[in-house]
Amino acid sequence: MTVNVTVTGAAGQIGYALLFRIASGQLLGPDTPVRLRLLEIPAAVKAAEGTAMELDDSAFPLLEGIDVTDDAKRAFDGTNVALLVGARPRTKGMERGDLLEANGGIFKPQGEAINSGAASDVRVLVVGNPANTNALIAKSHAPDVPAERFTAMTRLDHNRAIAQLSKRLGAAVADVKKMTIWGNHSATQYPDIFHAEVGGQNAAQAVNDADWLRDTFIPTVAKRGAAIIEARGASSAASAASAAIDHVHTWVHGTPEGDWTSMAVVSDGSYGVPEGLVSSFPVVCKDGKWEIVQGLEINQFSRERIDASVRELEEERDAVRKLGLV
Ligand SMILES: NC(=O)c1ccc[n+]([C@@H]2O[C@H](COP(=O)([O-])OP(=O)(O)OC[C@H]3O[C@@H](n4cnc5c(N)ncnc54)[C@H](O)[C@@H]3O)[C@@H](O)[C@H]2O)c1
Ligand SMILES: O=C(O)C[C@H](O)C(=O)O
Repeated sequence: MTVNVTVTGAAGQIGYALLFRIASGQLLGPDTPVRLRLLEIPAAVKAAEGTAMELDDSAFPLLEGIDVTDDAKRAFDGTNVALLVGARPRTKGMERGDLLEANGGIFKPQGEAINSGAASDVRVLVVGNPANTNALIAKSHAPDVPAERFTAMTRLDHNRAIAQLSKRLGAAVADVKKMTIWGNHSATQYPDIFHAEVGGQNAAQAVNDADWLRDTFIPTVAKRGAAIIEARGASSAASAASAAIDHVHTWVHGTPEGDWTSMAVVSDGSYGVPEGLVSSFPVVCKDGKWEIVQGLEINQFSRERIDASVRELEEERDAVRKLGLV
């Protein structure tokens, strides 16, 4: 059956890297036809139409149709997979509160449109920053959609952590399993290698270097977004699109046996993360559903870092609460 996939911010740089991969079947698999709904602000609709022309020109066998619109209701009507990429970037002089308010103006109506029109099996991935709190806002305005359908992206951080660890150990990325990103998709995130495995060996033991872990690995992963902006003059786009593909593909098709992934999901209170916050956890996916991996032992080093990132999420939640957005 054809799956309706909505992409917001479709004319942006992530959109440009993402849409062709969705249309080629990499999001949902080689047997699933897709219909794309591209949502943009009025000023960028023409550019999105240009991308739609290019999608046509690619003659993707799985692509059954493309709609371009600036109307959220139309974009989310009957949608099965909603990729919320478009967001208001922080501009000069903007405080964190201003940023949260501006994004509330985007994610509140989009949550409402998902609530009223999306398909009953809708799955939502928020990529647009601040991703966790934008997901919280959208979820808060979709009371009829099960909360577990709202997720935010930390898969890029997860992939970055795997890449850094594999380089350090001279191992193949495919040999790194059970990486975890905890908390917020921000510089406070905590990439945790204490449960990770490399070629079957515990990763923290294989590294055996507390200084590298604390002073190099964690800051490199957590500040990678800023390093990409510094190097490229623009934020990560192709790697972010790739991670979005990975996130949804894993959610729908499952995590491989003996591995897990990282997703920011609505907390059920696991690991002391307050219920209702959208925070990153180790999760396994099976039969189209995710579940937080339970029973991991959290050492003091990890506990402090998880708590710091969760505190930031609480502050963001309190700020959007004050604005009446959740
Ligand atoms: N979670 C992550 O790991 C991660 C990684 C990289 C980037 N990001 C974030 O993803 C977002 C998009 O990045 P980008 O590089 O594609 O930005 P971009 O500026 O190139 O594109 C964003 C697009 O969103 C559109 N847009 C703005 N408001 C909209 C609305 N209300 N409805 C629909 N479209 C709207 C804009 O017109 C623009 O075309 C940013 O917030 C960025 O910070 C997140
Ligand atoms: O857009 C950004 O600020 C950075 C982005 O979230 C990233 O992690 O690359």
